[in-house]
Amino acid sequence: MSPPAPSLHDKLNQLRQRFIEQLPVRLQQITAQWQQSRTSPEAEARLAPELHRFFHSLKGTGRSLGFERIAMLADQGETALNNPSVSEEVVELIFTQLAEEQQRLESPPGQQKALAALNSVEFSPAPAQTRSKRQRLIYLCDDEPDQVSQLLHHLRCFGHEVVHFEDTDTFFNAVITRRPDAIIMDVQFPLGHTAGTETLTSLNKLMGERLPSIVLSSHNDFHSRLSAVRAGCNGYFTKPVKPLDLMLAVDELTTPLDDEPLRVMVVDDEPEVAAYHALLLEAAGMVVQQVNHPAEALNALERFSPDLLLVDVYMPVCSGEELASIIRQQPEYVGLPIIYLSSETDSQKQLSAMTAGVEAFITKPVVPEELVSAVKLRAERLRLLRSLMTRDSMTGLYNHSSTTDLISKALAQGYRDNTQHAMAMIDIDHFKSVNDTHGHLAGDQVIITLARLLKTRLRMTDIIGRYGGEEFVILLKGVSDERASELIDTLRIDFEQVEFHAGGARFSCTFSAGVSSFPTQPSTESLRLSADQALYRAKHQGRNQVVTSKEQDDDGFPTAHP
Ligand SMILES: Nc1nc2c(ncn2[C@@H]2O[C@H](COP(=O)(O)OP(=O)(O)OP(=O)(O)O)[C@@H](O)[C@H]2O)c(=O)[nH]1
Repeated sequence: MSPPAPSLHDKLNQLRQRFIEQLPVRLQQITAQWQQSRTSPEAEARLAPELHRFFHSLKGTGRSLGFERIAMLADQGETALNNPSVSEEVVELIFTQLAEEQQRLESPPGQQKALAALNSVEFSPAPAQTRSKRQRLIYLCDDEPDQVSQLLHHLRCFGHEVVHFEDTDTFFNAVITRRPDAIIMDVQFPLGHTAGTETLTSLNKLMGERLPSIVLSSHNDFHSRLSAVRAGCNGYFTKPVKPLDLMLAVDELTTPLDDEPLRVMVVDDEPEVAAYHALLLEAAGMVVQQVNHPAEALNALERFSPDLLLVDVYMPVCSGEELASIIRQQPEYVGLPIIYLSSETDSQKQLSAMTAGVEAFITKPVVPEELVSAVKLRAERLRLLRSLMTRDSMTGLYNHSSTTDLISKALAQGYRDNTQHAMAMIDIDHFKSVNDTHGHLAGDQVIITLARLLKTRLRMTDIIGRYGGEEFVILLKGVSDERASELIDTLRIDFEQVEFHAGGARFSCTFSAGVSSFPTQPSTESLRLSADQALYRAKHQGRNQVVTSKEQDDDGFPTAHP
């Protein structure tokens, strides 16, 4: 069995121990430089910046890692160097005191004390990520068989794992054993006419949280709705329920804003401080890249593509303000949120630093929860803005231009990794007549439903875009065109079984698809053309089918699947 992963507490402790272990060498080096700086006015001028930097960074690291006495002595050292009237003996005394403190920290009681101080920065672990995939675990508790089979069919068609319960007791035990992503609950059972909502109320109390739930009820009156709200329900449907509407509501309830963890780049010339801040952010579920030399920041930005930059203000090669200005000069990073980290408490200086277009200023030593929430708030805002620019507002899929960009990038990567990909172009059949017969709103519902079906059933890594009105483009990564064709065909079969409602009418829709393959088709444009030709063939052959571009028949037309 593999050993348990180290906790935040353990990691921080390792960081602090490394700092204490490295301190004697650092003190030795700086004491030698100090003595050298005493030999002549030239040596003093040459070594002054180095000495300043030592005390400044020792102060910052000491504070961040909770070594208060080290930080205080370093602060005194910095002040002494800035004041010519302070005697050499004072600075030498500070070096001695620093060495004594280092020895004390290395002793067992000192280490124990340091460990105890660490408890103050431990915070509750991030909730376990239960929704790494788009497919959800849904519990449906309903004892009316004719309702249930339709609902089960639609929910499963969208790739969800659905477990059905006929009575509230079995359901109750199942929730405690395995927590679902969403609950669909009938209100009335033989046990009582509000047994469903009562069960939800008890479960929420027991679990200490509101489980995402939707209630199905035969009553549409105010009091029934009020009791559902009081039971903590997120949705309320009156019977008979339209399965598709319920499915969309479940999807809404269980879809997080963004599945990807936030990405943060930390630029700090002090490796221990960068590592400390990285640990705090990683413990909150973010992905962090550390950069210790400002000169490397631009390359790292391009490679890592962060949602936010956390920059130390005082760095030897260039200041945080200078680095922010360099970054802001590049159009692609104009909107990138930057947060300064510094031990500067003077609000006037903070304000002037903010003029470089920086989002916020956090004072070191940071309060862990404050750092995490400041980063989260700003990074999520950028994500939202980015998504408004790259996503289609109706379906949430990538829009035309970002689909093309993402596919081109994936193909470039495909060349480097020598991997194959497949492209599918999907077009809803006779869509004009759906609009003409059932109205534009019903048409929109069909588009949204197909988008949801693609999102829940395909992998997170696949690129899914709405290319035009009722046309979708997908890049299925790392699969052959045969495999892609099989996959799209299962979606086709499920999609034609979805029942739509408009006014009093019920109807269903189909789609046709064309599939092409990379690297047989080497570019985004040739892939698209080839998939488009296959799609044309699918339409020509009678629609509601998937055609690959690989095999050409005698007319030069691609062959239909299967
Ligand atoms: N409701 C709705 N309709 C749209 C949207 N975008 C495009 N359309 C309609 O989609 C229809 C597309 O029709 P056509 O391209 O003629 O093709 P079709 O009727 O789907 O027929 P085939 O593709 O040949 O099976 C047009 O009537 C467009 O107005 C949209 O966002 N919502």
